[in-house]
Amino acid sequence: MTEIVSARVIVTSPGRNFVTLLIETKDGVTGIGDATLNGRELAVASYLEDHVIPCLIGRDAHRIEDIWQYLYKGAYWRRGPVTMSAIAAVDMALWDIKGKLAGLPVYQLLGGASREGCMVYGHANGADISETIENALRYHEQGYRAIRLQSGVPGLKATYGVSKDRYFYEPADAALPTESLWSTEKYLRSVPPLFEAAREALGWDVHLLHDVHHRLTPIEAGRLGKDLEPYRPFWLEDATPAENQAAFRLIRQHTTTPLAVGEIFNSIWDAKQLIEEQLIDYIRATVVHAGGITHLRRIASLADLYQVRTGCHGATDLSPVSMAAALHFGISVPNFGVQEYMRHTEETDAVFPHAYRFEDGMMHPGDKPGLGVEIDEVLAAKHDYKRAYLPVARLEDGTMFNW
Ligand SMILES: O=C(O)[C@@H](O)[C@@H](O)[C@H](O)[C@H](O)CO
Ligand SMILES: [Mg+2]
Repeated sequence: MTEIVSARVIVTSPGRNFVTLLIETKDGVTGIGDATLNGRELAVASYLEDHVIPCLIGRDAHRIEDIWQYLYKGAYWRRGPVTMSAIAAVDMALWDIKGKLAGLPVYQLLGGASREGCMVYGHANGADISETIENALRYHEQGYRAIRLQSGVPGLKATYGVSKDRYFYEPADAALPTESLWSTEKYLRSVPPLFEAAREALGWDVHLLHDVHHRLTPIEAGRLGKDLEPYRPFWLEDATPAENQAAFRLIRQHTTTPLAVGEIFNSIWDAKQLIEEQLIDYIRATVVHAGGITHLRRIASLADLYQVRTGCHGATDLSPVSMAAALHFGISVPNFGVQEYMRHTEETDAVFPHAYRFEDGMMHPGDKPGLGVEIDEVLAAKHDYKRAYLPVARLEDGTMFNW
């Protein structure tokens, strides 16, 4: 029995907000978990402090599955991003404790390495095609084997995925949501030339990805998928909102372009039909929003039955704690596809010292016992929480749309 004696939440904002959970045991071992939900951070902090932590004290930290089930079934109100991010933070912390007590990196507890490293993709973006390609060439020179392309859309002032700073992308940018305008027609005209220019400049030995970010209808997504087929994209992400999982049947009827979805999913139920009907090729559910390592393994196992691979979300609003946990998960699962890696800033990395490393287009979690990531509480205390919202999007006629 390794008794949990205390747990606490740290909210810190080294350039952007992060919510971190620390669980302490009687043996003096502390586990760390990420609980960050971009734009709704304090809801998860309160869910942990006010509703979860009181139930953890006195429990055996080794009982990861039992605690997971207790927090999931015991909440009565199941699922949802706040609940599942809180459960995820507890889950990550308990795996971290188990690894530290065993003297093993978490991936060794998950069955060991299934590959030498996790292929990652970087985020090339630019105000226009030439700036995006220039940025993509830089990622290619750094050894990235997979690069996401997001470019400004002629005629639109701003669009998803294009940042002021080419290397760091932080969409949560204001104390109240900034509003941007969207035009599907202008966007659909802009993507094929982007991919044509990218293949011209980068050749065929690099994977090219694109994130639609929930902005097309199924038939529009089918059209874009078909338009991009000559350029062999690695995937088209979030091609259409996925509440209606059956909608992806229509996309599949029109294109062979691989589809990725799921960064906003928080449980296996959000993806069950998509996976069982092979309506997608990559599942993007992530360790922090989909219930932690324990639940993400369930999703990956279901996906493996249907030849769906993992392609986990890894934007900068997932802290280095999540990146570490994602790499322990990614290096061990049999059906790994790719891991998103939007580099954190040096300011963030200083608050979260970690063992994971980038080499030759791949990442490895390192071999420190547990997750191999910590939080520098003195530094963390210097960065106060600052409310920040993700933007919202409207059509040019003012209709509220998907950002
Ligand atoms: O694929 C991605 O990384 C994006 O969809 C994210 O940047 C997403 O917009 C943010 O994580 C939202 O907080
Ligand atoms: Mg995305």
